[in-house]
Amino acid sequence: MMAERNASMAISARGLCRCFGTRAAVHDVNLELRRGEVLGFLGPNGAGKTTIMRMLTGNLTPSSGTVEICGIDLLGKPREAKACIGYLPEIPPLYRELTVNEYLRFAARLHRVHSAKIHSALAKVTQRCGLSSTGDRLIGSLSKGYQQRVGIAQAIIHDPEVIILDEPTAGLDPNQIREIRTLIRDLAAERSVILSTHILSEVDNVCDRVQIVHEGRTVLDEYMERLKQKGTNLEESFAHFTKNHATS
Ligand SMILES: Nc1ncnc2c1ncn2[C@@H]1O[C@H](COP(=O)(O)OP(=O)(O)OP(=O)(O)O)[C@@H](O)[C@H]1O
Repeated sequence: MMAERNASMAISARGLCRCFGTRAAVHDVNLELRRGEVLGFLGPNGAGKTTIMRMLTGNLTPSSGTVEICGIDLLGKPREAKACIGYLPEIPPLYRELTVNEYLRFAARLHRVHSAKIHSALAKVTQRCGLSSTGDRLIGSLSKGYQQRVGIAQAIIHDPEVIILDEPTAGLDPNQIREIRTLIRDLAAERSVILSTHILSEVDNVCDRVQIVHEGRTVLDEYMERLKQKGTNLEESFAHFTKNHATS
């Protein structure tokens, strides 16, 4: 019964803790992402969002706690679990001296896309991310908005069911933000998404549910619909739940 319930979850993380030295950066966090859902993941700087996302994507081992991706135990079967997840870190892992296509072919191999399928995977993501005419450009010569598209393309090249985007619109101009937001909304139509952002209107526009962390703990986990029904303003909730903000 339990396994069945978890398989219906894109992500199910329980009791996540992470210490750095003697300091607990993340303390007993639960996170559930239902299939098809878009979760806005918020918190002040230093709250622990990136640390949690790194644990959810298998890039950082939890001090304790469990993570299941589409019902697969991430620590027990990392290869299978990671095949279901795509991750855009806060600083996209781009190689500026490669062309877009070279880099995405490399990313496909890292994600263990079968060599016979790399060509079609590349065609699909470049089309999806609006990169069809920039395949031969050096990544270093692209605008920040286009570099972010490449970052998103590498996160979905293996066609994962779940994607985690860490501040995908940070540092972009308003037009680029709109374009990336449209892309995220398109992706969200067919995948489960965690979107970390400091832009609250982005959460209002794109997300089904919001989870706020503060000082390594969850302080709010609620459906956007419920917040709207209650007439709750997200900005005020954020301020209320993250009072006494004092992190390094
Ligand atoms: N590798 C590390 N070694 C020591 N401390 C760390 C390490 N990584 C993160 N921390 C600490 O853990 C806490 C949480 O950091 P984290 O980067 O997860 O926060 P965040 O919510 O993602 O912040 P931001 O919004 O600024 O990205 C911070 O106090 C940070 O200094």
